[in-house]
Amino acid sequence: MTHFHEGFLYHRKPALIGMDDAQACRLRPGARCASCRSFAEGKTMRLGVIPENPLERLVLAAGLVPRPVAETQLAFTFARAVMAGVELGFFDALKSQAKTVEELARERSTHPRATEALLNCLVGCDYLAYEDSTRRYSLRPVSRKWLLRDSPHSLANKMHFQILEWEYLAQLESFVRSGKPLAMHSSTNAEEWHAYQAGMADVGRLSLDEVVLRTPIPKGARRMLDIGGSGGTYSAAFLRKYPGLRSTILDLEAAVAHARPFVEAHQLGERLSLVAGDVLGDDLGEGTYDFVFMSMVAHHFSHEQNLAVARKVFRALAPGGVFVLQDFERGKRPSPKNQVGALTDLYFALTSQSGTWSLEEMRGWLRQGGFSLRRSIKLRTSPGMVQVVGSKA
Ligand SMILES: C[S@@+](CC[C@H](N)C(=O)[O-])C[C@H]1O[C@@H](n2cnc3c(N)ncnc32)[C@H](O)[C@@H]1O
Repeated sequence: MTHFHEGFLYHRKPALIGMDDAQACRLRPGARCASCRSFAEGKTMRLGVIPENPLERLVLAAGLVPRPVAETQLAFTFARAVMAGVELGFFDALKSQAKTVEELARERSTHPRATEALLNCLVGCDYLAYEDSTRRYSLRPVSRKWLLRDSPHSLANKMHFQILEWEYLAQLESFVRSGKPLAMHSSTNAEEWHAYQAGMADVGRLSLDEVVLRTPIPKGARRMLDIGGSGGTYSAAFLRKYPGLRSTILDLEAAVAHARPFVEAHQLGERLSLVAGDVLGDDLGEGTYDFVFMSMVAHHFSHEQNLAVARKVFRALAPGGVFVLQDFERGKRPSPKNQVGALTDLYFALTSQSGTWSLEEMRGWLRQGGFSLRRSIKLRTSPGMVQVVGSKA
């Protein structure tokens, strides 16, 4: 069984990394699942080999499960098989009807035997189903919901971006030896920028409903600044909820050309604009905005840069204005309780010279920037993600 904590418990067989929407059930931490009688524990999501019954618990506790093989070889093959299924178009090819290996290989111009191995792996991982009598493969709910290009929940662009992220991770040992990160924002080419911005549009949708519901936009706010807002997934959702609001997305010049089609697709006209700039170097003005949002950007900046941004944002806000800084939270100290924070910290250290920050560090920037701190918000639909909120008195 694989647990996703902070209110989530997902069931799955075999006991390896993964999840299945059809079988997912939501539990508060500490609550007991009616079907498997296990407790949801802890505060954050964990991935890994997790026992499903007392015997498995015993075997695992006795150290008899070769966890490093399951959590590396099997896990990375699983991951890459799902990405390949998207990249090669197999999931989309199965959208309307079940198909045989021969039909899929012909349609996607792939090698039949190799295609069969991939499809069978996806059946084993519960992303496809197989019907023996017809020899046909079909979609499981997890693939239909998340991997079809035209699904409203599609992560297909993110899967494509992950092919690049896979290459980034291949540099991990060299990064740890030298301490030299990849600095993706300055070394990325046009094709990579496109994949990055498209991937971000997918990721932004993941917790969108909760973010829109819980983000404390001040009453009557009219002018919003979305720092590093990319294709404007969040801005557009806020604008739909608050008809009097307009938003300016500020993003790097290299990103803007690739983000623009996503911004235009929101069809919000002049209410949603996209400007090229660098929050680290640009002047954000004084008293110009009622609400400033910065999601998933702080992990690209150093402590000093984030503090400078908080000061700039404070100046740019009108009295009563609110700044919401949203990002993954790193635990105060290394702990298995904060696996997501630790994994994302390492990933961003490798790719972007920085990493994730603790809640105290993020709150510290806002406090030092002049803000009155409000209660931070831990997102339930995106474990490990937090909103730090400050208002300008
Ligand atoms: C991880 S993405 C987050 C996108 C979006 N805010 C979200 O939460 O889904 C980070 C974004 O910040 C932008 N960015 C990075 N450094 C920046 C800077 N110095 N000034 C403005 N934007 C920046 C990147 O181009 C990218 O679009």
